[in-house]
Amino acid sequence: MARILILEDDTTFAQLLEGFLSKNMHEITLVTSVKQSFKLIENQEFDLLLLDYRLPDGIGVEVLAHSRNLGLSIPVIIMTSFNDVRTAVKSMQMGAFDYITKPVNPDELLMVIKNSLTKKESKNTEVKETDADFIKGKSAIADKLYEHIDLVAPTDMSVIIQGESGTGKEFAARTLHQQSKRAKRPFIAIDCGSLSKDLAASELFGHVKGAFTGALNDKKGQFEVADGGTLFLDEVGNLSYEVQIKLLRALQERVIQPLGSSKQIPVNVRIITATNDDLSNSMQQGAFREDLYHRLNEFKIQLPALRDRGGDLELFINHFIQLSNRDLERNVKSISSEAKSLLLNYDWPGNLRELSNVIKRMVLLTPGDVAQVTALPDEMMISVHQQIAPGGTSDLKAVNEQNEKTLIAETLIKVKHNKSKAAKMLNIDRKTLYAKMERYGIE
Ligand SMILES: Nc1ncnc2c1ncn2[C@@H]1O[C@H](COP(=O)(O)OP(=O)(O)OP(=O)(O)O)[C@@H](O)[C@H]1O
Repeated sequence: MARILILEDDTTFAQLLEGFLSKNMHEITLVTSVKQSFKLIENQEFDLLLLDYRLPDGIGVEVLAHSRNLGLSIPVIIMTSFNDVRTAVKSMQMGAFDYITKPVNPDELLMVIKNSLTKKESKNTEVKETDADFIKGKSAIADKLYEHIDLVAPTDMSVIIQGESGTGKEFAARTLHQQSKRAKRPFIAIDCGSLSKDLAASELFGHVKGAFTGALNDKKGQFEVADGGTLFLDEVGNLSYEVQIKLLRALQERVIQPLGSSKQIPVNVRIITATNDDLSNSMQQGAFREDLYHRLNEFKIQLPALRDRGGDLELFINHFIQLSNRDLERNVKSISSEAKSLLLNYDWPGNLRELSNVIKRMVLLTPGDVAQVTALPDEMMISVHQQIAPGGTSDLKAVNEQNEKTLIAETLIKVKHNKSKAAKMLNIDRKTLYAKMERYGIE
């Protein structure tokens, strides 16, 4: 059982969620505004925040940011319409655990909740390396990537891994560790995006009892825990200036000093960092220290976006189908050509993470052995058609049909699939709407 705060302004949907999750033994608190959520997380304890993305008085991500400022590391799941996926992807950079697209599929929701609660338990502890869930890809760009990884892994150089959200930066960091001389020592991953300023220093360097309000016991810092091994700092650009100074000192002098202590503890740690944005820009703007940047950037690895990986996309699709079949006890053997074309033409702003989520959902919604396009989010189709349409063809009829299809699909989403409302908005009668939906294969 988990204590879950749900922030959702659509009260009917919120009550549905509440009923469903209560039945699954969770304790639910419902709120409809960002302001109310602020108050609640300041005064009550929750195990999970389930936040709608768009709200009348703000966006769910503000609650995520507020929880981090309060020093809380509760997992956060953002609920979003597919049109907002790009923005939801950004919320992952701010420390959201995951996002789920509406309309929410109940089994998918339970799966994401379960994952986020178990991840919380194992957060920042030594990660068990399991290779079976990962593949490398066979494109030229993947070959180059692994050539670089193989080259730098055995050295003790500090590495910056740069890449869009969800491109597999943590996996790359773990591979570097596994191929290094430190492989038998700990690999510790720290998500700097989810740590407040105060927490970050104590998490990295530890503290002694009484060092600050709330420091009830001595706590070992992760530098000490990772001694002899590798420390992976994800979203390193989020560290405050003061913590950056402490980090630089730890790297230069190879000693750390827990908060509130005068003791110097020697440490031997290899640092791998990851960032979504170009740290050299943050450096030029003064948000990231130049000396630290150069100390961290002894070698840079650029992770390619999924859309740039050519034939790897298909390999990853098949790989994630196999994993989802195993995890969800399904038996999907192939995908219809329409579904495949959609998967191959979409631009995947959330990269491997988004692909893995979309495939998991597709497999979940496929009881038989062939996955159909109906198991993919409607909005993915809209997004692909919007990409392809401009300037793609000079066939006026095809363009008109495409526009009509997109408009119908978008309107249906807007009115939550209420056909009467959609027909009214489109200024056609219901019968015509049904006929067009059938013609265009819109569910
Ligand atoms: N080579 C791979 N093979 C299979 N799955 C992968 C691979 N690399 C990453 N993934 C999957 O993609 C998802 C995102 O990976 P990861 O967390 O490493 O990305 P990231 O770039 O660190 O993300 P973020 O920028 O949000 O921190 C995870 O679910 C991971 O399991």
